[in-house]
Amino acid sequence: MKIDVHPNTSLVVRDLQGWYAESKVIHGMNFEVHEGEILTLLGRNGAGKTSTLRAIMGIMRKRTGSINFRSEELINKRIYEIARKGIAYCPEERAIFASLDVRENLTLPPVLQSGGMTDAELFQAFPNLQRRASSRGTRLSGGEQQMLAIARILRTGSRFLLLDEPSEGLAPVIVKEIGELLKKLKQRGYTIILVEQNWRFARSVADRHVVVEHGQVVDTFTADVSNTDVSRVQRYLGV
Ligand SMILES: Nc1ncnc2c1ncn2[C@@H]1O[C@H](COP(=O)(O)OP(=O)(O)OP(=O)(O)O)[C@@H](O)[C@H]1O
Repeated sequence: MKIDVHPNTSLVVRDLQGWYAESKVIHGMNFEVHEGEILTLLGRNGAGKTSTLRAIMGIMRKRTGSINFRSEELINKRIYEIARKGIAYCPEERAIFASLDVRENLTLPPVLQSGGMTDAELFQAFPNLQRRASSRGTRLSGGEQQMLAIARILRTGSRFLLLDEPSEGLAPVIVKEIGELLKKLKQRGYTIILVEQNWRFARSVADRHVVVEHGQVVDTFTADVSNTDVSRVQRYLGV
């Protein structure tokens, strides 16, 4: 099959199928991500958005099809090999270690590529984290935990980020801050796949949106969605 892609394409997903044990949850996903863009995967609960990120990262082991990243096939690669290619995953549950402090949480993952942000740069970008550097994970607010989870992957040098619902459960003012952060990362050349159910937030940051239903892509929108398209998106999301 000839794959016709945008010249600036970073990641191409073709006919991706994925399983948890015997249960198939990804049923032939097709989409691509361009270098330097923010792409959202939108969809209702259980649509298969998180599973798609987990399949790209190699956390979901049983998967078939093609995940081509900068001309390299990842479908048979293991999680540590995929991480070394420069892809990082920030899970919905944030995975902050409760008994470690902010600095320890930040420095736990290894630096995998050159060009990652230094501790000083990170503390400058996230002043809250600097103020709370010695606080344990359990003492952080939801917003601080989310910032820490993102800061932690920026330190590794990865420049292709998979972010699972960073806005979830956070106050609007913090969601706005996260939106500003994502825009800054985009300006610095990062490429981001964002899983979201918060359409307002997704719309404020992303270049394109892919709608997922039953483990498949059912529609795609660009950032300049028309009013008709907005009502279509809202129908998909049931809002
Ligand atoms: N660890 C797992 N084992 C078995 N089935 C799972 C597992 N995680 C998710 N699923 C199932 O896979 C399907 C897709 O779930 P997924 O979490 O990818 O959806 P989602 O679109 O990210 O929704 P949500 O926002 O609710 O997480 C659902 O039917 C879900 O029940």
